[in-house]
Amino acid sequence: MLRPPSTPRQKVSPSQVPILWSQAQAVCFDVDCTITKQDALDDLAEFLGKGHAVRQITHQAMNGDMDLDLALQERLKIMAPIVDSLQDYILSNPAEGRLVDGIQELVQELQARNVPIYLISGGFRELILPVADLLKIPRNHIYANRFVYMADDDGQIRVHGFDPTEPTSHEGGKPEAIRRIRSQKPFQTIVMIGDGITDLEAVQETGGADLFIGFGGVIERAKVIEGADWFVNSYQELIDALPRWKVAMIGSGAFASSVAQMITYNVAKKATFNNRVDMYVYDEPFGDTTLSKAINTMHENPKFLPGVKFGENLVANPDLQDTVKDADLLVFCAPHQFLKNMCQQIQTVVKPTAKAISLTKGIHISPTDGPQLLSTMIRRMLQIECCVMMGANLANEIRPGGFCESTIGSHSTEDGEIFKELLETDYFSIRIISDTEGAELAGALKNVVAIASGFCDGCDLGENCKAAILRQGLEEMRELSKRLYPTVRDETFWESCGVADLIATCYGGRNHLVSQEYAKRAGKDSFEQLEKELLNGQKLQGVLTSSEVQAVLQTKGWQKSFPLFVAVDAIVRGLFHPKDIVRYRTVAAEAELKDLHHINSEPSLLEKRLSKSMRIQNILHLDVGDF
Ligand SMILES: NC(=O)C1=CN([C@@H]2O[C@H](COP(=O)(O)OP(=O)(O)OC[C@H]3O[C@@H](n4cnc5c(N)ncnc54)[C@H](O)[C@@H]3O)[C@@H](O)[C@H]2O)C=CC1
Ligand SMILES: O=C(CO)COP(=O)(O)O
Repeated sequence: MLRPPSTPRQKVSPSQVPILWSQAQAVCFDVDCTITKQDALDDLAEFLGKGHAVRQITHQAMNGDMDLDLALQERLKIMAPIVDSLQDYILSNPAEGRLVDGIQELVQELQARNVPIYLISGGFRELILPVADLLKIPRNHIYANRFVYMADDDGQIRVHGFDPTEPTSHEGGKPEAIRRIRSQKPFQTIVMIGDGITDLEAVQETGGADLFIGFGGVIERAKVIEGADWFVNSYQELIDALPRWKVAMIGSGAFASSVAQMITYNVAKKATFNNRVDMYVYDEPFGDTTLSKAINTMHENPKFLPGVKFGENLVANPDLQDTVKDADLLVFCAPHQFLKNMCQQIQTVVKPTAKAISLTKGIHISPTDGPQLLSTMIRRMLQIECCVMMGANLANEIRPGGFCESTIGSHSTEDGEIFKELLETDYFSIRIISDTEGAELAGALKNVVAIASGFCDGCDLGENCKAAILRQGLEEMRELSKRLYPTVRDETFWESCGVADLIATCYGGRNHLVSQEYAKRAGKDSFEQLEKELLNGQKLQGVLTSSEVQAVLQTKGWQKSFPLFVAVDAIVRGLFHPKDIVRYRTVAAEAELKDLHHINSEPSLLEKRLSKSMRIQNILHLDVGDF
C-alpha cells in the first residue's frame, strides 16, 4: 500500500497559489485522464477484450489503494499484448481524438511563455509518444514506463513486462522524475498537474514539485481534491490565471512611437500580453491641448511621428511613475541624456520582477557612475534585467510593406525571446544574439561615425571619401567595443546593429542630416541651434556620444588608436573645419596640441562650447564605472 508522507505536507497558501502558477518555470503533466481522456492501459485492455479486469486494478492504484509496481505487473499479465495488437491499437486511436478539452490551448499558452513542459506518467512510452508529438513536447521531456518484449515459443513478439529502472514504474516515481528534471536544469518553481494520488505524491517529497494542481475534468478523486493546492475541472481556469505581460513604453519620440505602434498591434494579437500599452510622454503644449491628450484622441503622435496610427489600446501618460508601476516589460526609448533621470524617478515603483529592454543609443557617463552602458545603468538602478535592441531602424521608414531588421542583444535567451515576441512583425525582423555589449556599443558608436559622414556630404567630399570614412568608422567601432569588453564578437558588426545601422544612419539619419548642415554652414551655427531648427524637438545623440567617447579615450590614453573618433570630436568642438574630416589622421594628432593651447588661454566662446565635454572628461578621473 502507498504510505502516507511521514510529516503531513503543509499546503501552499491560497494567496501563494496563483503566484506560483504565474511564476512556473516548468510544468509537469500526468498523461492518462489529465492530458488524454482515457487511461491508455484501460483503453488498450478494452481493445484487447480485457477491459473490466484491468480497470479495477487501475482504479485501486490511482486511489492509492494498491502498490504501483504490483498494479502494473498485474495489468500486463492480464493483457500480455502482442506487438501487432499494440500497433493496431495505437493506429486506431490517433492522438487528436484522445486529448482532453483545452489541453492543447493550455500547452500552447505555456509554450508561448517559454515554459518547458514535461510528461510524467505511469503509462507507457509507446502510447504517449503520439500525444507528445502532437503537443510539440520534446521526447526527452517524457518520463514514462517502457514495455519489455519477449518472443513467444510460436515466434510472436509479446509484451512481457516493464523496465523497472524507469522512475514511474514504482512508488515515489513522480517526485523522483522531478528530481531528475531539476538535476538537469535548476528550475525554481515546478508545477505538477494530474488526476491521481501518484501525481499528488509529486509535491509531497523533498525536491519534488512546488505546487500541485489536481485536474478533475475526466475523473474526480476525493483524496486528490483534498490534497491538491488547487483543484480545477477545466483548463480554461489555468489559462485565465496565466500572467499576461503588461508593457510600458518609456519615450514618445519618433522611434519610440514607431515601435509603440508595432507593439500595440502585437499585444492585441498575442495572448501572452496584456492588451493595454502605456506610453510615457514627456508632455508639452500641443495646439490648444497637450501632446499626451492629443495622442489619446488622435491615436497617433502628431508631433514626432504624424500619420502613423497606434492601436487604440495605447494610452499616453504624462506621469512616468504611473506609466511603469504595473508594467512587466519596460521598453526604454528616450534620448540617452534623459535616461538616468527617468530611472531615478521610477526606482521605487518598478516591479521587482519586471524585465527591460533598451532601444536607446548612447553611453552613460556621470560623476557618480563613471562610464557605463545604458543597459548596465538600467540594470543597476532598477535592479532588473535589461537587454537591448539595436539596428538599422530609421523611424520614419518603419511601416507595413517595408522591411527592416534589428538585433536583440540579450544575456538571457528567454528574455530575448519574450522581447522578440513583443517587437517583431512581418516587416520588422529580429535576430537575437548574446553579445549584448557589442550590440549596444555598435548602436551608440555609429552615431559618431554618422556625424563624420555628414561632414563628408556637407563639404561635397564625394562617395569614395565617405566610404573610406565609414570603413574606418566601422573599424573603430569594433576596436573600441572589443577593448572595452573583450567578450564582444566580430560577428556582431555584421548584424543589423553593426554595419547595417551604420549605413542607414550615415545616409538617412538625423545625425547625418544635422552634421551635413553644420558642414554646409561651415560650423557657423552650433549643433544645438541646428537641432532646434531642423528636428522639431527630436534629439541628436551623436554629438554628445562623441564627447563621451572622447572622455573614455582620454582616460584610457587610447586616442592614437581612434583617429576618426578624435577628429570628429575636435571638429564638433569647433577646433577644425568640417572639411578637415578628409585628413582625420593628422587632425587627431593636431587636436591634442590645440586642446592644450585652449586650456591655457583666456575663457572664450569656444571654451564655453568646450565646457560640457571637458567637464565629462574631468569627471572620468574618478575611478568608477565599467570601462
Ligand atoms: N529616430 C530613429 O530613427 C531611431 C532612434 N533610435 C534611438 O531611440 C532613442 C529615442 O529616439 P526617438 O524616439 O527617435 O526620440 P526623438 O529624438 O524623436 O524625440 C525626442 C524625445 O525626447 C523627449 N524629451 C525632450 N526633452 C526631454 C526631457 N527633458 N526628458 C525626457 N524626455 C524628453 C521628447 O518629448 C521626445 O519624445 C534615441 O537614443 C535614438 O538614438 C534608435 C533607432 C532609430
Ligand atoms: O539609429 C538610427 C537608425 O537606426 C537613427 O539614427 P539618427 O538618430 O541619426 O536618425
